[in-house]
Amino acid sequence: MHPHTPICPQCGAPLPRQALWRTVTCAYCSAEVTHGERIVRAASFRAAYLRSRAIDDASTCMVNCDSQQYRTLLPLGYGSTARVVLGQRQSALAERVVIKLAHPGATPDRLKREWQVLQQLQELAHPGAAYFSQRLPQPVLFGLAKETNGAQAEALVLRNPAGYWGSLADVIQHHRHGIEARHAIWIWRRMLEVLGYVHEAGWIHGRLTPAHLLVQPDDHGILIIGWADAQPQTAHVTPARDLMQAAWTIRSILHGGTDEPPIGHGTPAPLAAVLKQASEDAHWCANAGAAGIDQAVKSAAHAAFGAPQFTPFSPTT
Ligand SMILES: Nc1ncnc2c1ncn2[C@@H]1O[C@H](COP(=O)(O)OP(=O)(O)OP(=O)(O)O)[C@@H](O)[C@H]1O
Repeated sequence: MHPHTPICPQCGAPLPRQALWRTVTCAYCSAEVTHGERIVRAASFRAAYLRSRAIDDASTCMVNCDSQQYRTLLPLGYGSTARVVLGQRQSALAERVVIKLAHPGATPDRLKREWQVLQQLQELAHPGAAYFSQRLPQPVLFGLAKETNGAQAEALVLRNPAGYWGSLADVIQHHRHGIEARHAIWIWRRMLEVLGYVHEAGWIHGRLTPAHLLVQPDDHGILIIGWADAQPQTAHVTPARDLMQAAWTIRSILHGGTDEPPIGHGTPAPLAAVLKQASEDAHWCANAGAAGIDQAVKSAAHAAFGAPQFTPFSPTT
């Protein structure tokens, strides 16, 4: 520690300790002393804070949830339970969030259930928790939202995952003839990585579809969303279900949609073999688990494309 006594630059008298962080008046020569060159006066700080809290435009859509106020910025998507929007917390520390607003008539408490599942997933203390908690949706709050137009809806507020473009269902809309097989490999492996962790902790997602997988094109990331139907593992609810759904999702993005997409001739043979087994053989999936399938995909990718290399992915072209 370096002892430091602030002194008045005009008369050399000692100043109170507060001179280190705010403007003080010297008791001897009455000089107004400021330590730094940049100061923020309390009155202007307060005025800026009040401005940041104010609803500056009556037509702006505001969501008031659990005493927090959010301004809605952009629509992000539409699901069977909720409309999803990008929002910003109205406060001095503005935070971008994703807000799910239940449709009128949606099954009550469905968003609450999703909030509870996500909280439990975030609280897991399994090996890898610090890494995987960042790769699962992060809940902020659940509550009743009041919009400025008077409408009320259940709302689930989530952290905004940076860099995510949209879902794989949106990717399919732009790639009507399917995406390149080398991209299907990283998408599949990212899903398997998270599924391995979630299954190890005893949870099953239960509804892996292209609409429940968000893509981060720049870093080749995948975020699994839509956790309202997730359940603890039982004799009937097993990891094999998620693993087969993951494989069907890959078939879907390789083919460009449809309900039971075939494996096209354009898919390299080693990858096509793993894909067929993972999507049609529940017993094999149960034995291999996420880690075993990941290993098989890795070997198939090596056989088809050689050593891994980063290929930029465009979700739209
Ligand atoms: N963070 C996000 N960034 C971009 N788009 C998103 C985000 N979250 C959701 N979406 C979009 O909104 C759509 C609906 O989201 P979600 O599946 O969570 O809603 P839902 O009503 O709960 O659906 P369901 O009831 O079928 O699970 C997604 O398919 C996706 O297109």
